[in-house]
Amino acid sequence: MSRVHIREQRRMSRDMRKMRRYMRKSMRRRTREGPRGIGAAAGIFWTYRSELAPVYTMISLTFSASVAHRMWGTGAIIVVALFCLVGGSVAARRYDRRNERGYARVVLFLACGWWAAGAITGPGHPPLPTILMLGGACAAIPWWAHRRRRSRVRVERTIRAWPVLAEDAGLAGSRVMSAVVDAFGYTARVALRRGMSARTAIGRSDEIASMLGVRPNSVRVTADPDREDHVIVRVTETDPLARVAQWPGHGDITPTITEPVPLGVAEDGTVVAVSLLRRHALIGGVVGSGKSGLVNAILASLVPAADVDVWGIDLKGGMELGPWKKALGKLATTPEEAVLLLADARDELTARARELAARGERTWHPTRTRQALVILIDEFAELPGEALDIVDSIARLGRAVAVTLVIATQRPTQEVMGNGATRSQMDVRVALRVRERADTDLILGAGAYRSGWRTDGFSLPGAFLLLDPEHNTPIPSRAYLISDETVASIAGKFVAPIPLPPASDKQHPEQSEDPQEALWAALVDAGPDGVAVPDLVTATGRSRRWVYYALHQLQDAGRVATTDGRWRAHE
Ligand SMILES: Nc1ncnc2c1ncn2[C@@H]1O[C@H](COP(=O)(O)OP(=O)(O)OP(=O)(O)O)[C@@H](O)[C@H]1O
Repeated sequence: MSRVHIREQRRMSRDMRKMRRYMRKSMRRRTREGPRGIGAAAGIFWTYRSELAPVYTMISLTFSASVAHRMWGTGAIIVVALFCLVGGSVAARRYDRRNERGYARVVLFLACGWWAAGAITGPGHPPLPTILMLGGACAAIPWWAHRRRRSRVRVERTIRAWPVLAEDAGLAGSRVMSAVVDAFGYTARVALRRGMSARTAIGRSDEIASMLGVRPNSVRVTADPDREDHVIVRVTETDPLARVAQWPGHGDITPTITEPVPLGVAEDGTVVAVSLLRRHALIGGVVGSGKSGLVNAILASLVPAADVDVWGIDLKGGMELGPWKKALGKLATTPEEAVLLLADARDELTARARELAARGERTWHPTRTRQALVILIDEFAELPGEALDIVDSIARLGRAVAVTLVIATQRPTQEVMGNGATRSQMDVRVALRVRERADTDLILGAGAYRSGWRTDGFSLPGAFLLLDPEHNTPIPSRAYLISDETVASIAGKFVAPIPLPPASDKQHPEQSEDPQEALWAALVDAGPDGVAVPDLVTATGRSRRWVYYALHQLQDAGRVATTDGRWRAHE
């Protein structure tokens, strides 16, 4: 939890304590001799203290200036005013937003100035009363209009009314323990009546939304991992996911499979990222829910990573993965090609397992020369039966050798997933919009819907819930949207390297179409003097970037060396 949240939570808890104390006192006062009218008026002044704060400030300034005018000399007044100015200005640092800090400091400066003038000349001395009224009104407008303040006040009142309202939602006896307000809504920890289970409260989220008078589907209730009689209630007042999350690009980060892949933005504004190294992923959602968009977000991060080779199966005839073709190690667009690709993946897996055994190692650690392999399968349901057995064995054995499956499908039923253990091997689950409640359980696992993992209410494409070892609470998020131009630009920039020629191959083919072979031949022909990159560009017919990429691959494999900008093949 951020420092801002902690501070906000402390402030809310403090206000709630004060409110309870005040209510107890006022109850006691009412039951004793105190006149009812005064108690009621005090209650109103307390309830609307936030809205009336500018008025209270003006009254306190006038009163304290009048007392100081009678009791203190000019020197003491100026010292006190300066002291308040400096102290208040330091205290204003606690506001995390620049405009809030600025507002607090301007108001403080004006208030201290007015107070010092009022204390020296007397607060009733013209034109001080007029200045106070006009200045107070101007300073009050931003205060009254401030969205975060209004939202905090609304939450406080909701919390105060909770014990009464909760009865209508079938949660009688529950109370709010703490609440945190953020830019999009608030999160409250609610203690349930003894004997009531978290599951009962989770099932009442629609009733709570009705009780609070908020939008449908804007209340999410989840279990508190520490206590069965507590739940976390999240109320989203403005939907942060309504805006399309544009893909932010790679920034300064060098993509690698060893780091989590950013998928999109969560409702609290944080980036949602998922680790795909040694983990298989299942993405599910109805037609148009944004499965392919999510696959694009994954590809945009994996394709530029030097330590991973990405293969794709797109049984929509290449409609979705076609634009990535150049950047993919292999792409299958028909059921027959898919079976061949999966068979190659299984051979690769077996070869890696043998290599690990020969080295006496248990885990494949991806590098530029020993890459991880990620196989993306869009429209998994279209795979032919013979492919399912191979998928099953890759799902079971792929982790240790860094061969990962990312599967996208509409409904991952047992029939679609085959009779093997493929679904149970999926460590990362991403649920997009589903039509029926039971489909959430199909994607995320049995019991997910009853535990608050609900995506049947999602209406926007790309909205998802992520369940993996690092994400165990249902936080609605929206996938990054990647434009076709961005896909084309990434795929064009990070062309998949052509497999290296075997180590023994030193023959210069007479007429080679293969640029990798032409590169190797040019390096071998150059002998010990080596060859410059422009000559290699001519020999291969490829770009300078491609030549450098291929040369660095060969260098990593110990097959070439460079001196003074000239490259030569090792004997
Ligand atoms: N993250 C997103 N943000 C905004 N719009 C999106 C997002 N993802 C997808 N969309 C939009 O939703 C539409 C459908 O998306 P997409 O093709 O990814 O869905 P799908 O689940 O793969 O559908 P199908 O099952 O037909 O393949 C697209 O036109 C796209 O513009």
